[in-house]
Amino acid sequence: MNIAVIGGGSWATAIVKILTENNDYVGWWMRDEENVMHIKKYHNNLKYLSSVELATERIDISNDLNHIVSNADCLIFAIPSAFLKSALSGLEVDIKDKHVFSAIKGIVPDENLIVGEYFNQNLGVPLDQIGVITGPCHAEEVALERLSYLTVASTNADMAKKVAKNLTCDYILTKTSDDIYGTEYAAVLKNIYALAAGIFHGLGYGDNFQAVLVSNGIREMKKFIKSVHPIKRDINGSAYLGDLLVTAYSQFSRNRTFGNMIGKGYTIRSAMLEMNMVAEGYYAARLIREVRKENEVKMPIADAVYKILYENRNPKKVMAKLALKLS
Ligand SMILES: NC(=O)C1=CN([C@@H]2O[C@H](COP(=O)(O)OP(=O)(O)OC[C@H]3O[C@@H](n4cnc5c(N)ncnc54)[C@H](O)[C@@H]3O)[C@@H](O)[C@H]2O)C=CC1
Ligand SMILES: O=C(CO)COP(=O)(O)O
Repeated sequence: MNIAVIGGGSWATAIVKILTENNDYVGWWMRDEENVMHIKKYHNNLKYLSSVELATERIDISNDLNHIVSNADCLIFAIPSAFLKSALSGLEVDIKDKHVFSAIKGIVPDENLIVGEYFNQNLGVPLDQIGVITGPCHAEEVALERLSYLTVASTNADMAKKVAKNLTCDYILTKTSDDIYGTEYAAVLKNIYALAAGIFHGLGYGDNFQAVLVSNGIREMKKFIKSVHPIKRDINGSAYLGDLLVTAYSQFSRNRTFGNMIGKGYTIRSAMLEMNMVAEGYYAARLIREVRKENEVKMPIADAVYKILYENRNPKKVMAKLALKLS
């Protein structure tokens, strides 16, 4: 099975590193031609995880999407959700017979679909060829080869096992799941809650309160996921609670960092400029409201984050009000 990774950021770079531990061929698409040349020459991604020495003799790297997609049986998408559609606009190859795994933790703008649904409904990829790669795992820790777990979800158990096997190495252990909706929504929501954790931290709230926030966050997540896809799942599993915990607490979290800046008084624009990376929770806070219109679930934490980011409301006042509602 030829696997290709689509995206040029930190997570794509980390996944390529992992895949080269097991595979003699890894396809890799990124849009920036200059960076492609740099990686071929210097064996590292200048802009993201530049300390990682990439086994370029095993990587077919190109900014020609159709070339990379044509040569692959299985595609792993690791582009921020906001740029997925623009990246796919150059795609001429039919992908209906490919396996498509999303490592993206966001909702596709304008469509209000999670990534798997988008590939299924808009690109005709059958549901049993769709999968999710998720779990508590920061690219920066992959770069350091610190032990991490990934969950590979697909309704096709054989395919989940195959992809999981390809991702397993000395520093990556894997689990499989059939919960393609629940794992994707959990990955979207935990970014919003981590952003809330960052805002509270920036406002000066301490660890005692953060624990209450995270405890409320997992319950809010559970209610929402149950409303959109009510199957039996253990919300305390590492793809759900585990990912919320690492994103809310880790020094590497983009969402927590972004929220922290907002709590400290940065404008949204200046917080974005300060980061060379994307905080998916910013987009998710808006898009989850659209998805939610059909589901009447109460989500006070997500609502508070939305008010701060999109209604220009005062973070101190909004979060003080939210803090009194938690239990
Ligand atoms: N970084 C991590 O540790 C993890 C990230 N993810 C997810 O992976 C996805 C990708 O995130 P990262 O790799 O962290 O992103 P990143 O923030 O490291 O990189 C940003 C990427 O977006 C591209 N980009 C920036 N502006 C663009 C534009 N206007 N048009 C098209 N592309 C543009 C950049 O070239 C770069 O490839 C996200 O959904 C994220 O939630 C999931 C697990 C871990
Ligand atoms: O999903 C992640 C870790 O599992 C990455 O979270 P951040 O985007 O907040 O860094």
